[in-house]
Amino acid sequence: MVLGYDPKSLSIEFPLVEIEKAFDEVGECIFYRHIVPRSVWKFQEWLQIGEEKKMTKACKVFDQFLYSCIATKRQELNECNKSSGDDLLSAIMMMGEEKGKMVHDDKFLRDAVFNLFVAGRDPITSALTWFFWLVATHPLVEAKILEEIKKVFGAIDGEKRKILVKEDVRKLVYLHGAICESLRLYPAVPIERKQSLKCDTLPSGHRVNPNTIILFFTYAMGRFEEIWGKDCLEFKPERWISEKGGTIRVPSYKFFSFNAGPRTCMGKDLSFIQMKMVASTILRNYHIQVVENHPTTPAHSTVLFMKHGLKVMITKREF
Ligand code: HEM
Repeated sequence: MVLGYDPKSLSIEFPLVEIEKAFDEVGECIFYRHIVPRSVWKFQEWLQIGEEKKMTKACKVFDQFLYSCIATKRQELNECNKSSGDDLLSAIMMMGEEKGKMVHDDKFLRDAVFNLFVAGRDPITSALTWFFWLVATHPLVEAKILEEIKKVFGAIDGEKRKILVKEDVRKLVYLHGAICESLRLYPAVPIERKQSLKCDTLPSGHRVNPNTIILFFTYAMGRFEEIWGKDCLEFKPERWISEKGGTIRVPSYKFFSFNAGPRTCMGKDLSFIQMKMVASTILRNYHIQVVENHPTTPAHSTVLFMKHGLKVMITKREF
């Protein structure tokens, strides 16, 4: 989606993809920087030891990969009369085009693509993992999702469409509720960090000094009884559905999983479309059963991964 490049990481042999590994290592190092004093990681960075050595190496691998993708894409776009690809890199390159010339330099494109990679890859992975786990462990929810999917797929006149498209998934109100509910309990970004540039007063009345780091816990906010009611710990997609059967719009300062205000996630709508397409296609075709006694604890990370992944058995469903 970002680069128009498939690393084949989902091949049946689950190959170790070097750039995926490098990207994971960058994530680990960023988390490390949040838990040790700044002076410690800065010193390690200077000496090039420990996590910081890993960070430098991983960034190099990742940069080499990104620059080679940019070069290939540039060539493709020049050769194909500027109409190649519906990926985000092509879109950014074309946006920066003036009088037939691409104006964005490689460094700009590298930064833009890196940003989209950081923002877009892991949150979707995390969100879908917790979602499938919750659905697999709540058979009533699974049954309701299937009923809805059946209705929507059934309505596609005689067409044997295998994957629901953007317009179809908008009709999946219950699935939308289940995904919101899953993101409320397991927000992909469990901790948010902000830092004040100058003296300020928060809406709560607290004064903050310049350079104060403020951390807030979306994971906890999604589970506050004062905000979500007595059943705050239950997985209830119905919470998001109005009496008339439509989606209840919840203010983003309450449902904080995509951040709120000027720095709201730019991929929010895209994420819902993507997650609903993936979820409806998989659930329509397969029944998912979590492997017995498989531990499902969150990992210590900037993104809420499952520490041991999610081990499941899948069986083909006859629809
Ligand atoms: C379930 C999926 C996703 C979740 C839960 C999510 C959540 C978030 C959150 C919480 C932030 C704010 C981070 C911060 O300021 O500390 C954010 C920012 C952002 N997200 Fe997402 N995200 C998701 C998917 C995506 C996707 C697929 C894209 C694009 C391909 C994307 C693009 C962005 C961008 C560009 C920002 C930075 C916005 C800014 O700072 O102005 N996100 N996201």
